[in-house]
Amino acid sequence: KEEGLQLLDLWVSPFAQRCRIALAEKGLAYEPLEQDLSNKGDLLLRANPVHKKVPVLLHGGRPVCESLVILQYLDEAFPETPALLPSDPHARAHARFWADYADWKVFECGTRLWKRKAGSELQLQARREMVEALRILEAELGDKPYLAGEAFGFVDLAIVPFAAWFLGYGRLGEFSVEEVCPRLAAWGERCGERESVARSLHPPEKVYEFIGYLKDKYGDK
Ligand SMILES: N[C@@H](CCC(=O)N[C@@H](CSO)C(=O)NCC(=O)O)C(=O)O
Repeated sequence: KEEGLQLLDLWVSPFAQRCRIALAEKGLAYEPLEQDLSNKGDLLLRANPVHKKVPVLLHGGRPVCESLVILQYLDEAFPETPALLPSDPHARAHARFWADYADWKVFECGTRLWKRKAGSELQLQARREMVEALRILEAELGDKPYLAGEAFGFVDLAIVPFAAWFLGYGRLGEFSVEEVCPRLAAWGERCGERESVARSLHPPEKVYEFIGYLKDKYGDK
């Protein structure tokens, strides 16, 4: 039963977008509660006192924190809905590995890419790491239509929110996404045709504008 599902949300957060895509894939109704991260409200601070980050899922008022934990919780709490994780243990391990990879190698590196001073050694290092990370994802995708294989799966859902950041990463890193990871770029478009993804993500130019805002506000001077 979907007693009170609420998502503490931020429109541009790739982590919150994972949850929106998952809730849409499962046909679960929920109340999105957009948060102001520059002035965090009591609801967020009480729901996620350890990290004070979005997303947080509230299910009957009980908080679930960390986007990948939320995805797996949704599979377990709503077994009657389409599963996100595959059933085979090895396929599950593969999905969890690559979702974790995206967090630690794509998003973390992407943060340094905009935060470090353009042209500084730290930023040049972030550029190199980003190209390498995208090359590794490109190789992992190979000639499969989806990272999960023949059909869209957990690992596609977990990583596709970052595809909206590739344009910005390419501009900040002065590399061409089309050259570094053409198949991954095509994969992002392919996933973006899915209703659950299309309604959860925002255009890359809008994300790039937001990156500019982050850089102005939090970037090294
Ligand atoms: N590992 C977590 C990351 C969430 C996160 O970074 N959320 C950001 C917004 S998106 O970049 C956030 O809430 N930042 C607020 C802050 O750091 O103060 C997850 O997967 O849910």
